[in-house]
Amino acid sequence: MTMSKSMPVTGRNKPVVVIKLGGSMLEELADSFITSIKKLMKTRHVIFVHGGGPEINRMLEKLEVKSQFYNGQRKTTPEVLEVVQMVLAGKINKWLTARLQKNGIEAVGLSGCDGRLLTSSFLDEEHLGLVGKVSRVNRDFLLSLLELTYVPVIAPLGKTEDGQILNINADLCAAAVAENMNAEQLVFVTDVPGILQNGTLIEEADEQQIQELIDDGVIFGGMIPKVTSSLTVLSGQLKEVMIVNGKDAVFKQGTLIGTKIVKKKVVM
Ligand SMILES: Nc1ncnc2c1ncn2[C@@H]1O[C@H](COP(=O)(O)OP(=O)(O)O)[C@@H](O)[C@H]1O
Ligand SMILES: CC(=O)N[C@@H](CCC(=O)OP(=O)(O)O)C(=O)O
Repeated sequence: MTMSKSMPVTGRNKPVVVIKLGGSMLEELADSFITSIKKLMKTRHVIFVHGGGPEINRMLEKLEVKSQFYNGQRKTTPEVLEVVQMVLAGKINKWLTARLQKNGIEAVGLSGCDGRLLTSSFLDEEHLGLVGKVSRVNRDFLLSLLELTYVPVIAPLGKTEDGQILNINADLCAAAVAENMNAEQLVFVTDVPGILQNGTLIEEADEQQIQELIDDGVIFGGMIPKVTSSLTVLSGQLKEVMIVNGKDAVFKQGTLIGTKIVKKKVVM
């Protein structure tokens, strides 16, 4: 069968874009942003991964469960994991799915535990407890959903081969999904317009520049897992990582506005 020009691109043919929605901006997620994504979905398959750090903090506080961070990741005891699961896979995943559906996106909320979506292993059990890293993504499961024109919305939880549920940093989770799905693009949506230096947006940054910005303390905290995981996945198939602000429409004439991360800048 030959494809007519007017035929929509469907099934496995469309390139995949992974969009990570940070917990920092979920409450302020703009309708204009969702509209931009809907436009993108005409030519791309979109997979969402979401965070929820601030909401987990609020719930832990409410329930008077203490938690600490080690190297930017939450030390996860069995008691903390219960709250993480409740907030990520329960509250936020369902809220986001409903919000996307309200805007006409056929979202399907999942956690990495469902359908063996994200098989994981312990990241650093000694220091972090029940925290994981993604070792395998169930590609066929995601591709089947995409083929049926559903939009996966993934909460960053994984499961070990022997069934232990693990908490996964959402940035690292999104990067792993992008890498394993051979995504064309990974987009981190957060509460700032991109990487800022003295209040000015850096439009493009490469590995060397990013290392300098980390060493100088310009890039710190929650921006670190975004840039480091970007550089890891950019070594593979993925061509482009963007960091953008979700409080507004992020496309201008079809191009994303924010910081573009590249492995190495092309010198003209
Ligand atoms: N150079 C930088 N430019 C912009 N933001 C930065 C920079 N370095 C650190 N940050 C911090 O990173 C935060 C975004 O990361 P994080 O709070 O983890 O958000 P998210 O929940 O979206 O992942 C920003 O709000 C800002 O405080
Ligand atoms: C291991 C680890 O740190 N997991 C994170 C998962 C949520 C997350 O990463 O949310 P943001 O994207 O909003 O930061 C946590 O427990 O907070």
